[in-house]
Amino acid sequence: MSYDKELVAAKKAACLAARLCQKVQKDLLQSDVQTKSDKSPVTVADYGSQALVSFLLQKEFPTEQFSLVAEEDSGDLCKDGSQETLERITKLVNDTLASDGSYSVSPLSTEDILQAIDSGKSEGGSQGRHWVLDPIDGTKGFVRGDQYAIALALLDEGQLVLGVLACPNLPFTSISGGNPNAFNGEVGCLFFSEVGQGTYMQSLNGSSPLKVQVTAVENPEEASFFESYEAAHYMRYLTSLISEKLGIKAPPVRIDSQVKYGALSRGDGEIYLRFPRKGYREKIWDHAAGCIVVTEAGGLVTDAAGIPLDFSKGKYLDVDAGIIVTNQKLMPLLLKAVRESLNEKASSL
Ligand SMILES: Nc1ncnc2c1ncn2[C@@H]1O[C@H](COP(=O)(O)O)[C@@H](OP(=O)(O)O)[C@H]1O
Ligand SMILES: [Mg+2]
Ligand SMILES: [Mg+2]
Ligand SMILES: [Mg+2]
Repeated sequence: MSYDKELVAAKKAACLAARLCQKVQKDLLQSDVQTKSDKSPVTVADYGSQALVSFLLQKEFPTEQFSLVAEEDSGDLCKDGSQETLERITKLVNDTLASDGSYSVSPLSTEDILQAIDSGKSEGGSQGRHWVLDPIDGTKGFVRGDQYAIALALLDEGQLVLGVLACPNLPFTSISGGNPNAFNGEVGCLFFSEVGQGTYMQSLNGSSPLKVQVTAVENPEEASFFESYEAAHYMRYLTSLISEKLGIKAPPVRIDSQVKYGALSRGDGEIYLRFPRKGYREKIWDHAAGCIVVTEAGGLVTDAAGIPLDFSKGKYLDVDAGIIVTNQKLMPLLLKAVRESLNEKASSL
């Protein structure tokens, strides 16, 4: 089955959402950041991006039943004192739609925006089609002025069938050995994949797509690895133990968001380690687009036990201990290092 039409729509929606986010990041003010009840920051751009993507997908596929599993909801925007923020989001979405010009729609109202955001409340699952959206992945990176991604994927009967990752601050050329946040050249990449068709990257400004591949590095001593920028998101002693066991020489490359998956898919590094603290439950929108982008580029994404991620169980991923990503050659060695490190950790407790 072809998902070409869906892919075109997903790319368009992610590009426009990236445009909205870039505008907000440019003139980001402290007052643009709200705190959600789970204490993660949410900016007008998270809501704006979600509203825009949700609205555009519904407009592109008006006759299909629409199901979207997305990170944000309008709860906090409906509280007293949020009217100004809601109006700001509404204007941002309308300005972005108008700047594109290909959608002749009358301006959306604040009600339309709330509705578009809340169309993302689906629970997903193993039947039918579900869009999966993280409107800004890496909100903390976004607020800092660093890396973030707009991550959109499609599940069909529980399988990932397409993924799009817009990475507005990722340099177009390789970041291997450098700091992705301090770069002078062109930035802004769009990764996209359709099941069975490979992964491609183009610039967010619309250059022609290039096919990308994970690296063929077999020797861990020549490998480098990615992990979160935010120390609170993972157990650093565990990732350094794993990399030590593997004999990795290069220091870790710390970047926010699913940009890590994009960078790995084009060969900027070989390994991504994600070991959250105990009790943290991974959500599908934090991995869906990144997972298909890496898999279609020839890589593997599994949990710490080597089992592929299952996106069909609703909005959570039930993973064993952590998520690991690498090329096919390195996976057996990585799994061994992970197993040994987890055993050592368990016996030291
Ligand atoms: N304590 C925690 N442990 C692991 N992940 C966490 C976390 N708190 C938040 N996250 C998730 O980590 C994501 C960012 O990943 P990374 O660490 O790779 O930058 C966040 O996505 P959002 O920014 O979309 O909320 C959020 O879902
Ligand atoms: Mg969040
Ligand atoms: Mg996220
Ligand atoms: Mg997010």
